[in-house]
Amino acid sequence: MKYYSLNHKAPNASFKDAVIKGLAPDKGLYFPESITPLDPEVFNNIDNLSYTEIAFEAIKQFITPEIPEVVLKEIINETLSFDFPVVELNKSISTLELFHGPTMAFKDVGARFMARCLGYFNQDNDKEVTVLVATSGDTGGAVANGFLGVKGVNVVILYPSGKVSDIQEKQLTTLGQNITALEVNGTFDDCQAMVKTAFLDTNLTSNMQLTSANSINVARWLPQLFYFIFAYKQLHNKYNDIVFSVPSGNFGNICAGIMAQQLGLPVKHFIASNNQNDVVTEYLKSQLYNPKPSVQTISNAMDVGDPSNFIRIQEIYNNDFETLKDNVSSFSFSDEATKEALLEIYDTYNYVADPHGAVGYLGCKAYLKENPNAHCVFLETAHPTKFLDVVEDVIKEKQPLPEQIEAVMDKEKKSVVISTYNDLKGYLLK
Ligand SMILES: Cc1ncc(COP(=O)(O)O)c(C=O)c1O
Ligand SMILES: N[C@@H](CCOP(=O)(O)O)C(=O)O
Repeated sequence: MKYYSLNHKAPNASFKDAVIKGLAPDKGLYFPESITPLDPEVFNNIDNLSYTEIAFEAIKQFITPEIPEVVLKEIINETLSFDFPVVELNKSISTLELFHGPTMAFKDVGARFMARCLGYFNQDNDKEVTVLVATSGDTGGAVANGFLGVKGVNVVILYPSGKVSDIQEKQLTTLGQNITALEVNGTFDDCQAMVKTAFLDTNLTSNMQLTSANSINVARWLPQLFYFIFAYKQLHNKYNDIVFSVPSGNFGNICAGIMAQQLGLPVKHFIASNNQNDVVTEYLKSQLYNPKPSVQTISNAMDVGDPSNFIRIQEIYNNDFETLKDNVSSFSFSDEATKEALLEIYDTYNYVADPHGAVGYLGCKAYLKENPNAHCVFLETAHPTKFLDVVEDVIKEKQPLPEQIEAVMDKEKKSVVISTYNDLKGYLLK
């Protein structure tokens, strides 16, 4: 499969080049040249397929032959070593739990998949690769965990100081070895802008091989399309008209869901559920796309003011506003409403959600008001104990800590504080 740059000013790239470069030389995101719908039998026969078989069928056109089928199957088997259960709250709303991986956030799948692809491409290469990642909370921990000890790969994580939860910070600052955390005096958008600038800085790129493990990298982004097919497998015998409410920040996850729909997955509609970082909600109302500085919220991993992947969604819909509006709705919710939703979910369904999932739940409720016959699945994108302060404060109940979280609680934070792009550059060239 070839990938083209969405800025259309760079040569097409192979999957390997797209993974190793991360971002195209013209600063555009890579996008697959074609998307071929799967054989309808994959969906008709889904009850008889395992998750790994589904994942292989869904992703192989984007990855093979550069990664041979047999290796791709191994990568998928190793990546998907945990569960993706759907929990039905009532006949209209379910949640898809994406937090059963090692760092208890949905990023684990993409990070583990990409680490293995890069490991495969790097096996005969003696040049080291530096993976740069900007995180608003969860990507950093998942990438740190997924890439820990991978030969020939150094990971540098940029995170906004004071704007991630305590547990998220532990997950991304305590592993050591080939992982370094840079604590940035700024917002997630500042971190993401520094990473993108680094890719264009020839002083850097002539000295080192840089790539990204954010969802701008196709190997991090594409495997996220599995989730939507896994949810369909669990619900299709019971419900028609399945819609997904995706708590959205950088819009990689919802965009992966839309890719699954392009592959033929019967999804009726997507809901981009936002906190107060509402660039896309506003765009769908006004057709004016106005990136703005991110604001800090209790669903911190979605505090993104200029979402990278929205351009991929526009590309899927041929940059046609009306088609986009027909397929995607977007709502934005305050922290107050999010807390009320956390409590409502707990009181009504005895289910403990996290603040991001609660935003997704609110998106379902808003959509169902106008579309009462749909079945809405909101994605539980992280485990509630990653946001212990908020969750315990709202539901007034102590939460037991899962072993993945216990394991990092007492570890010592190690980070390097930086403020400007030059600080980042200095660190990388050191
Ligand atoms: C817990 C959680 N929910 C939602 C999101 C938003 O996902 P995306 O950036 O793919 O829109 C993130 C971060 O990406 C996250 O960590
Ligand atoms: N919410 C993310 C922000 C980065 O998103 P990505 O999917 O592009 O890596 C985070 O938790 O870091």
